[in-house]
Amino acid sequence: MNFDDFVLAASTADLGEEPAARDHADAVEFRMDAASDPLGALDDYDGTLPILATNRVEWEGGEAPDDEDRLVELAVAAEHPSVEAVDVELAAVVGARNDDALWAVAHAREHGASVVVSIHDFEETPSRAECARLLDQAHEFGDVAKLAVTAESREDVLRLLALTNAQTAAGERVATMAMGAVGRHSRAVAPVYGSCLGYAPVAAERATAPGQYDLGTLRGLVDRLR
Ligand SMILES: O=C1C[C@@](O)(C(=O)O)C[C@@H](O)[C@@H]1O
Repeated sequence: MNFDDFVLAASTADLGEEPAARDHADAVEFRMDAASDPLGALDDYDGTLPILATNRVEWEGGEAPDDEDRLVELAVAAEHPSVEAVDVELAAVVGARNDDALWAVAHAREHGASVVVSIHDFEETPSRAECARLLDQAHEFGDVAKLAVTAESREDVLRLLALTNAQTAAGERVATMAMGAVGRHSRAVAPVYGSCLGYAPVAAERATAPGQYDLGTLRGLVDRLR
């Protein structure tokens, strides 16, 4: 997946939504953790959009139990020709039981997939130094370091945008967004400062994170601002 330009991913647990996403999205984020037969769905996939596969673990806002199977599933997904990127949590690749996560990352790369290493904070926006530390750590393992925080104030959003700008200027590929109502506009504005990846559901009622715009809306906003 080419992250040199901004990638807007239609986030869904149902690959059957791909035709509806095609007009506005650059990719599909397949939320395997919320799908009933994710590997079967991938086998049946005949869409044109490339897939970013995510099998989000429970402790990071997803539905997948924290077992070896979820990382094996993610690695197997990367074997599919349409899967051009996978997402794995930073906490999984640096955690105490990180062997499976590191293996999944290596396996995905062997099959030509890019790796997004992600961090989510559903409580707050950490200090700039802490956000920078997390992104730097994620860069050690991923092609893209992704940080989704929760903004409680506009100052939180400004801090995130400034860091996004600085990391991009330093040649790092970052994806950033502030979840929730206060930070919602960051989803449209962060790409102006270099964030290379954004997420939106095809329909607002199927949001995969707090504060997401629907796909058509985010595409319109991003294209007008950039
Ligand atoms: O990690 C992310 C980012 C996200 O949480 C968001 O805030 O848009 C949406 C998730 O589907 C995706 O896996």
